[in-house]
Amino acid sequence: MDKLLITGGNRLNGEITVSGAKNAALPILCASLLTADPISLDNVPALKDIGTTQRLLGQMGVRITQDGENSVTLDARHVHTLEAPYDLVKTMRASILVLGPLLTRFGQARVSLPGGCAIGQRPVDQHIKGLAALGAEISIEHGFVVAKASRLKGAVIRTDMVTVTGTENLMMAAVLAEGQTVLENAAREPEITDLAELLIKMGARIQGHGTDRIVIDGVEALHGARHTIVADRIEAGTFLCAVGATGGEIVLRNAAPDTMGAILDKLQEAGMSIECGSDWIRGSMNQRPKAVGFRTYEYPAFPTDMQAQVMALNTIAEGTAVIVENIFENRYMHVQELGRMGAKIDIDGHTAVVTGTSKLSGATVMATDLRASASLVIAGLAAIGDTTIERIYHLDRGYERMEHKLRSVGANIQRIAREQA
Ligand SMILES: CC(=O)N[C@H]1[C@@H](OP(=O)(O)OP(=O)(O)OC[C@H]2O[C@@H](n3ccc(=O)[nH]c3=O)[C@H](O)[C@@H]2O)O[C@H](CO)[C@@H](O)[C@@H]1O
Ligand SMILES: C=C(OP(=O)(O)O)C(=O)O
Repeated sequence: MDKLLITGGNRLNGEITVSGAKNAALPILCASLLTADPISLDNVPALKDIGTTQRLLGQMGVRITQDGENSVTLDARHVHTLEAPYDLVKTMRASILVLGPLLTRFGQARVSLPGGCAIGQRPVDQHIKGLAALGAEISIEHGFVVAKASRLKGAVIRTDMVTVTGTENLMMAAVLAEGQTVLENAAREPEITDLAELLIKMGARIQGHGTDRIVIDGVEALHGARHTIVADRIEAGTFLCAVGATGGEIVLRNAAPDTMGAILDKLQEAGMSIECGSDWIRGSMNQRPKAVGFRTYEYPAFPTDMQAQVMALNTIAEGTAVIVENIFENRYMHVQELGRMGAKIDIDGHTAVVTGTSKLSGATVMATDLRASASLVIAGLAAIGDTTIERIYHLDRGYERMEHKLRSVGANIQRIAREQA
């Protein structure tokens, strides 16, 4: 397994281009199943999860052409397999997103219950409840969600909690249903808006995306479209945390600062000076960070996917920060590893109390999930001495060439490939 070797202490200075958002690209790739016409996508991040999704779709019969490093065309004219097997689905939560499209276009689907980051139980009961409300016959059999329907019928669906992929799955199912579907208590994440924008280009009739009430009027068929994936707000936030921890100044290009309000507010509170244009962000840090507490909630509040990275920043801050993780019950796996580097963090249930220390010291640590890995990178960049991060395959699920991007702004970071490791 690859490792990352970081020698901490370098200030970061320079420019980084932000990639397309993983969490927008994954549902959008699955949306290609909704039409027999080609869907062309630009700004698709080169990530392990994207490769896994493409393999999954390819196995179903979707023809995929790589048009460039970050551009791809998907043609789902000849889909022959309406199943998502365990071996592909086990590593990736987002694979559940083939369920809605397969069911609504082909009338059946068999999808293994998904895996993904081990950050909590992550059931898919709301996806199932919503599809059942649209008229699907749906059951769990031998670890698979098995669904059948003739044509889905529009309904009012109110999910018990706000769910991102749940909203996406139901929105995709509803676009080809007969009549009107209203999704109440819908998630408002920018990645949902991006998916809705693609679906509208394909001929879907959707209103209210970006709010908690999405209204979808079903159509008979969708057609091809071209779409550019929105910038990854979590990747951008991660790089800003890195410069917050090391000091220096970076400019992020191809960013979407309008999707990052809560993240940028917190970093400013931590002492970072931030300037933004429509698609760029300049972040500079010339002081020790100040401790910043926060609570994770659904968008537009502070995202759970940035919790670990801002916690890493807090470990070297002046003062004490109280963090509350409200979305996932087991998303503090990085705490123990940060502790190996000298961080002082106490956990009580959903609450973490971080007491800043003036210096972390490099250590060998283990990445346990995607954003936990990112937090260890940030800590390693700020620490004294060498840090080795093991099991970075988690990082590769969600960050495109992270070590190259960080090296380009002055970080001392290198990948030790499996054969050398
Ligand atoms: C691929 C993708 O976009 N992943 C993101 C998505 O995950 P994901 O869509 O899996 O997260 P959800 O928004 O669905 O989960 C929110 C909460 O609802 C619970 N829940 C969800 C669905 C359900 O049927 N039943 C249920 O109980 C979950 O366990 C969790 O506690 O949103 C999360 C919350 O912003 C992010 O951390 C993930 O990066
Ligand atoms: C938790 C995440 O991903 P996933 O939902 O794909 O596991 C994430 O992107 O931080």
